[in-house]
Amino acid sequence: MVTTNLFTTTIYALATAPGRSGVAVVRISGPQAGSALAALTGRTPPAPRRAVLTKLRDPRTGDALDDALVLRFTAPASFTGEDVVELHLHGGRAVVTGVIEALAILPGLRLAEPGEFTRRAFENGKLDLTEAEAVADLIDAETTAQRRQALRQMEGALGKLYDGWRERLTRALAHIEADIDFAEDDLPGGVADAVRPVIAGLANEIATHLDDGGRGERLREGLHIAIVGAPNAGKSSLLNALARRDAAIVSARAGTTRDIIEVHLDLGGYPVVLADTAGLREAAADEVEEEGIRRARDRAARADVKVAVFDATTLPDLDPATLDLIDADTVVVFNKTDLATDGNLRPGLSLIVAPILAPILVSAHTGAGLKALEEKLTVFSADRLAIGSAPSLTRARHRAALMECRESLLRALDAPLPELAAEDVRLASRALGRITGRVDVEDLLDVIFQDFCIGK
Ligand SMILES: Nc1nc2c(ncn2[C@@H]2O[C@H](COP(=O)(O)OP(=O)(O)OP(=O)(O)O)[C@@H](O)[C@H]2O)c(=O)[nH]1
Ligand SMILES: [K+]
Ligand SMILES: [Mg+2]
Repeated sequence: MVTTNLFTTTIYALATAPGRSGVAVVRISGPQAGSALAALTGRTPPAPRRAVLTKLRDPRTGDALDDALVLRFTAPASFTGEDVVELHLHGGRAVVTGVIEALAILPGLRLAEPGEFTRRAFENGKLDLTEAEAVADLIDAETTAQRRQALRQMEGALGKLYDGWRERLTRALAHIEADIDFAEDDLPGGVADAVRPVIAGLANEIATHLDDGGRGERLREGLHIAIVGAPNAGKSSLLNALARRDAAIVSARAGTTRDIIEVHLDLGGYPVVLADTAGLREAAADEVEEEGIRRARDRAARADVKVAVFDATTLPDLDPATLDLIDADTVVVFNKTDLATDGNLRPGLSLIVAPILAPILVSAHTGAGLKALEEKLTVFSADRLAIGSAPSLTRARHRAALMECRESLLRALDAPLPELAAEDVRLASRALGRITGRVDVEDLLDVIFQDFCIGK
């Protein structure tokens, strides 16, 4: 790990979203940050960590660019661990372009690559990899629950957990190695009794951590909910009503929807990807609808939660293809209650069906029952996404490393010789170290930081 300035280049980028805005922040990081600021202001840089209002000028022409609030941080006390300057500009396009162009001609400065500020923070030991990943998650967070998870990880909860496990393995390894060094001719077979519970205990803890139903990962991606049902049950109407916009085409013709239409919703703080699908029926009108139905079934099979929609006017008949898909992860909806008569609803509901299916009665047209449906879906989401007090696993990358770690630990327990056990514990420790970025991650960094956008 690098602890001092390894980078000779100084990078700069717009750190706020492009386009017109009240304030736009340009961030500069690297050894030339201070002199770049001096070149734009024509004076010595202000004291660190003190915001100063100052005129910025194009160093070539002396043209005024902006009256800006500038802020300077000196290495290592900055986000990247390098000298950093922040220019808080008026967020007009011409102002930002003028400043970026002025920086571009200064020697030793270049535009930052995506994620490069955060990558430098990692390389300079300001963040471990899980914290760097959490910076990206926090920037992408769209709901309260996502924000909470990202903040907790950014504050180091996950990194501390993994580093703590790694420390335990380091101590266990020292123990095994001491046994190897000091044993007389007769080595006891395998891992000594004193170390065995440590390794077995950690393998168990990792198993519990892995066995979380993928909540942390799903919370990052959003819970997948698929709306399924017979043609014309009102699936697209329901999607539009829940999304509060006309995302999907609605028509009286059966077989309108073919492609899957997705909308992103925030249900009580939980992120949800709600998908509208083609109506299920045997006799598709053409091969396009047939493909649509295939996709609908596929999506239903992969969804975390299904909303099964029935047309209440056809009750007590329930579409068998939709009934087939109902399981414990399904919310049942009887739609078009505005059209349904008592004659439809009463026999339909009093059939054994009602207590089992516990249908929610709605009308996509009048909005009746939609609140109850949203509440039910929120409960389903909370049940599948809520995170407990322990930090949760958030990425497939972490999951793969933890599985590898656990396998190595189990092998160590079965190893016939202490030397072999030691090697397995070493492998387990290295797998943990890769998660936080303590060991061999060079090849991983490009992949991880390319998810960031420029200026982050
Ligand atoms: N009165 C009434 N009509 C509805 C309601 N929901 C949907 N409709 C009508 O039912 C017809 C079908 O609605 P869609 O939303 O296209 O149904 P769908 O299930 O998406 O149909 P496909 O995509 O063809 O499978 C349209 O004419 C809608 O206006 C409702 O709650 N009340
Ligand atoms: K339709
Ligand atoms: Mg539709």
